[in-house]
Amino acid sequence: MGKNAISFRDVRKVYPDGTTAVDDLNLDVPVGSLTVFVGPSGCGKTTSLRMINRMVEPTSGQIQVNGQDVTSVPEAALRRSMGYVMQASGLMPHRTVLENISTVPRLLGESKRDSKRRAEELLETIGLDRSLGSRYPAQLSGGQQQRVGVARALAADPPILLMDEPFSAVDPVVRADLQNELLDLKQRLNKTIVFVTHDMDEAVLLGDRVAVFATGGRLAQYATPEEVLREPADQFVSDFVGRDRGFRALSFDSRDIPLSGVLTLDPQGRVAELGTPTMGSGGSGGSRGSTAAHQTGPSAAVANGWTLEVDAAGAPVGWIPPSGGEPAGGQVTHRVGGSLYRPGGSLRQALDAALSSPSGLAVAVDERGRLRGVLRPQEIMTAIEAARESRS
Ligand SMILES: Nc1ncnc2c1ncn2[C@@H]1O[C@H](COP(=O)(O)OP(=O)(O)OP(=O)(O)O)[C@@H](O)[C@H]1O
Repeated sequence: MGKNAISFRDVRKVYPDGTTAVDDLNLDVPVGSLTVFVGPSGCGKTTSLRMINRMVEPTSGQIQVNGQDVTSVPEAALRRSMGYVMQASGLMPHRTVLENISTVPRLLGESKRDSKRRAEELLETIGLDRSLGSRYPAQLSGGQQQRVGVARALAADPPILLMDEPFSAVDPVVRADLQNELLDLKQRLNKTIVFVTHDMDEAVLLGDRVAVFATGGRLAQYATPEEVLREPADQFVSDFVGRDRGFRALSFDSRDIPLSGVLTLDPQGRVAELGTPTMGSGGSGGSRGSTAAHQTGPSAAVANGWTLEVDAAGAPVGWIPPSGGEPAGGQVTHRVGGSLYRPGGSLRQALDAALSSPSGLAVAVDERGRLRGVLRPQEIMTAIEAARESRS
């Protein structure tokens, strides 16, 4: 990483009524990182975030963006270089989705046609169908509105994204989806992201680094999520992280665990091995194997003879138990339930998928629900152990 996108130098913010919102903040946000500001309500997270784009001015100290004092950059240029996403999506109710997304590019002089085309592309980038572009915000679900809020923030292609509790108003399932999407986006778009939340699990899942803010606007710890969990800097952090901080390690994301292959049976009755060993974040999860039956490579052995039936699109349908050495000899007896996971998701989701699966294997799918490979619970534990060792 090396360079810093954002630096706080001895920053204080005292509001006119005498409230000290931020107290002597020193912190560097590396270029391309996702840094999470986390802490209980009222400890200065939002104030700190808003000082970056000068929605709030510090009382003293300096904030630098790419090494430049933000007060020396014209406000309009500064804001243009940063997308801003807030808790309520903040969409304009009387403008369509496409118009909302195109607002900033239009203000910057982009033609109507170009900005519309880009807005449509952005809809896809954030996982929404283009057909939603002509709707009004009230015609979208809360989760969809938040996605549009993210698309709007990305519209001018800013190198920095500021996100203030963007997912806190949606239900937990949608929230998990949005979190996965953000991790994907981060990989693809290489932005510097500052993300505010009061949820430690969210901070652990998303953050490359986590800044834990304490009451009175004090920065209590700034470290990787692993370090914060393993060695809380003080009593405040320890209390905030909670007693069950061992379990919080399950909030780490699972994308680096290598997936294994598994025997599949497609609707034409062909048996293949899908998912040659591959890293969780890579491509399409391995090649679709040849159609030769009984192709039992070493990785297929992880399934202990269980075969996964898939539909024509490659989405898992159900498990067929082993039957006398004939991998695909049986019928689906266990339909694949809701407990699948996406490799960008948390270790908790992966572990849940494994423990709830009749074969004992977690089934990993891509964003379209197609099979990418499988994972054993032991591999999840090994990943947690490896993360611990590499950082101790
Ligand atoms: N405009 C304001 N005038 C006076 N005090 C303010 C103002 N905005 C925020 N504060 C106070 O400053 C402190 C920090 O507020 P801030 O919104 O930055 O905290 P936060 O950690 O983001 O909280 P939350 O999670 O509830 O959003 C709080 O005590 C708050 O009441």
